[in-house]
Amino acid sequence: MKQINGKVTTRVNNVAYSRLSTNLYASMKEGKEKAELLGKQVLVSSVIEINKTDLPAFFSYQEHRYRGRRFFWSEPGRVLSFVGLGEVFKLETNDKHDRFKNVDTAWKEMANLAIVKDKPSPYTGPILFGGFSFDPYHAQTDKWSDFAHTSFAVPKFMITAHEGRYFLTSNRFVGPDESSLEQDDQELEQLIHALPQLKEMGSTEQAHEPNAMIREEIAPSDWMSAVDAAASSIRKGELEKVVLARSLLLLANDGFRSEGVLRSLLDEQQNTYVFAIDKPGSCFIGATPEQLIKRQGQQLFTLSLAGSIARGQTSGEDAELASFLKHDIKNLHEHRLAVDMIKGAMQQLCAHVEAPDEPIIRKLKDIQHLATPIAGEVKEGVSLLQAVEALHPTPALGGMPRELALEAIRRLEDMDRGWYAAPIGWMNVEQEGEFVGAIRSALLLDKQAYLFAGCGIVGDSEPLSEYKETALKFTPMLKALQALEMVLKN
Ligand SMILES: C=C(O[C@@H]1C=C(C(=O)O)C=C[C@H]1O)C(=O)O
Repeated sequence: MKQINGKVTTRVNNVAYSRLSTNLYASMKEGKEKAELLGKQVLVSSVIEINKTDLPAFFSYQEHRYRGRRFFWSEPGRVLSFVGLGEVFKLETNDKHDRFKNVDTAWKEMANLAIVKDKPSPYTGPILFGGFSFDPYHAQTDKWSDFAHTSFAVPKFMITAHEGRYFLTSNRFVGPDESSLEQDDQELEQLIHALPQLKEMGSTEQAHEPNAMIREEIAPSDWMSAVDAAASSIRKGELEKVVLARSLLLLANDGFRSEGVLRSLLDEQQNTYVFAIDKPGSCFIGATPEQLIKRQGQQLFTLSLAGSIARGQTSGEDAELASFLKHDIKNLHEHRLAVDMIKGAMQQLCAHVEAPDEPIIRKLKDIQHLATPIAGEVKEGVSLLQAVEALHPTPALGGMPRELALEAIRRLEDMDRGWYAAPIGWMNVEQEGEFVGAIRSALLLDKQAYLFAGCGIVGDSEPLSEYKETALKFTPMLKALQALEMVLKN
């Protein structure tokens, strides 16, 4: 019986491989003609539907081969997920000027020429995935050296999981002088045959072997002094709000394993975007609730998130905390600053903007926030990356006014945020896509993990309670890295 099943699976895989490679070959032939005509490279792509597969295990598939060229993305509720392996195209620069516009122009040009066969959904075919650093004017430190200020890529292979269906996209670049168009692709064939076995390979993956040490990057008293300085400058009227962050360094005996961390975040942090951006020597990973902007058709969606409190131990206590948050003047003020700025930016980008008058409560596993969803119909000619540029950083992650807050962060924070709190996301050839602010995140460098957390400072912020709030915001990543117990013991 087992053998018959094996044969059936092999036959199904052979059929899948042959359909995908035939389509890819046809796209490549068409791409070569187009490339010859235009004198430039053309992106070609082919897609098939596949059986359900294990996404974190796919992320780890042939790690030695794809390490440093992988991404993972999963929306809240897990309705849409992407996992990409390899790179057929890369956009990477430390150029500070027009960084959003340059990516926008390059991707539009590439997407317009792309040839995609049998595209069953807008979430398949070539997808550009990546992001920007938080502040390109901040000097880069060693730990972030893998992450350029702008870095995007189109993967060679990508699985899309959307509403319970799974698709495999295979992308290639074809130039005018492409000499041989190989129809046989061993890498693709191997991958298709490996898909059904992926679950067993990955399911025992742990985040890392327990036993780790923790170190605060900035002494608590220094961080609290910075909060104090920020609050007093706000009271003097120099600015309205600034988000100050700090970082924790975890040192483990064995290397941190991104697949295990992803599994844990996917299980535990339902209401968040789970992401991983893998580079040769490091992996930036997290579970963020912070939607920056989504474009679907002509609609733009964003969520203003600012104002935080813990979850309760019981449902009664949880509701009491939520009710406190909804009426707390300091938190409402922090939230209002973010909503006003985001609404203003959305009104520039959209024809009609809708937002409720009162915030709702967004409950996450370990924390709850004040949240205001804002949506609008995008004006003709406005792109997703123009919206990212207009919004980043919002007062929820930077402050208000923006430039003064950025200066205060550079002066007071004493760390390199790198890609923490920065815009990361994806775009398809239809120019739809989504960007989030990469908070609740960690940078994994083999046996080291740098975790980041920040909070909005206003005039009446108290340093100790802000310190505790950042501690709460470290919780999801500490759990995923199996280090929470250790921190609590400290
Ligand atoms: C900056 C962070 O979170 C942001 C700050 C919040 C606040 O100050 O209340 C709430 C949600 C996020 O917008 C973080 O988690 O690192």
